[in-house]
Amino acid sequence: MAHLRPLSMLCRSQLPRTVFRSRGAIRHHASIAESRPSIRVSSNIPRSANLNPLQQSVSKSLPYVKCVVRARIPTTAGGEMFLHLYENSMDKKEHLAIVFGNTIRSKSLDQQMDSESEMDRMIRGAYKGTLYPGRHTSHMLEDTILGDSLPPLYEDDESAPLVRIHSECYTGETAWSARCDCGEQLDEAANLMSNSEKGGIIIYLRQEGRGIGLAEKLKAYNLQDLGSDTVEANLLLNHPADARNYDVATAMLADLGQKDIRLLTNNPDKVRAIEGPNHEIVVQERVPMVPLAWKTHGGIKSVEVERYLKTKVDKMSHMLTTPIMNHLKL
Ligand SMILES: Nc1nc2c(ncn2[C@@H]2O[C@H](COP(=O)(O)OP(=O)(O)OP(=O)(O)O)[C@@H](O)[C@H]2O)c(=O)[nH]1
Repeated sequence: MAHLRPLSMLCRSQLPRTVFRSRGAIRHHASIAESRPSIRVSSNIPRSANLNPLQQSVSKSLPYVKCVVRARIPTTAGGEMFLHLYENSMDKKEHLAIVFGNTIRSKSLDQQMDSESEMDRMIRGAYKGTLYPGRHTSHMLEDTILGDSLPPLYEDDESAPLVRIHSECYTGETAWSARCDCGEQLDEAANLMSNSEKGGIIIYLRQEGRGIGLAEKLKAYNLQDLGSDTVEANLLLNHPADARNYDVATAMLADLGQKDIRLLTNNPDKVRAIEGPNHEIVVQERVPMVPLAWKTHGGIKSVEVERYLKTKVDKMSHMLTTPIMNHLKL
């Protein structure tokens, strides 16, 4: 099973920029970037009527979010990212922000807490620079000495950072499922952000099964094997086609100091919903996520994943086209 291990990510500084490996495929970063046109968007993208009714009725304000801990994670691909764990006022779930690059910081994490020691701050990740044995202060003075406060050098200062709003998928990310391309999308987002000078953010939402949970998603899989598509299966189980809500993600992005973003997605509902009730976030560009199997010899190939993608296009208005689909008898 070694070739199926999830998440292969690269660090821009430590690995060659042109070639990387992900879920069994060797790909060329430059050519992928070229074949991935960005699309200017506005909030006028039509809603597809798939979202949770709660999400459709636009909320008036964002939920409270707080980053409670942040830690550096060296990745199996040789790079590193900073994992931010959030609590929020909407649910009891531990939503995550996977941050690439060291210039993006959480406002709530950096806040000074009452009677907090410097050691407390470092333990919860509210430090700048790098932790090392014997370090005894978290604050800016030391970072200045270390050069951490120098402005970052960007290749393209105009562009907003890449952002992916990802919903949990145990089957696709951990259990090697070829019913969907969720794991591949997570890897792809991480690869692109690792190779971007500006870094990026994956907001990892604990909304398993488009918000219906793992147990219900597994029932939906059985209904799919009995002939339903992914939308019909949800409806037969008395769930909306998509039960997700993105308010927490919007609030997390705002906490991470973001306003203008480039969003990696094909989902029109996500583009509209992530902007928040008061346009807290502006999606400057939508960057398409084209399945690898449609572009290269790699990627996930199965009848199930093609059906899954076709249903997204046909019934959920996903902005994804391929000549392959027209020829599939699904
Ligand atoms: N209910 C249900 N959920 C599924 C199924 N297959 C995958 N999922 C869930 O769908 C979600 C994946 O959505 P995302 O990766 O955010 O993608 P998306 O909203 O479809 O759009 P993109 O941003 O374009 O990828 C995860 O929560 C998966 O667990 C399925 O057959 N039924």
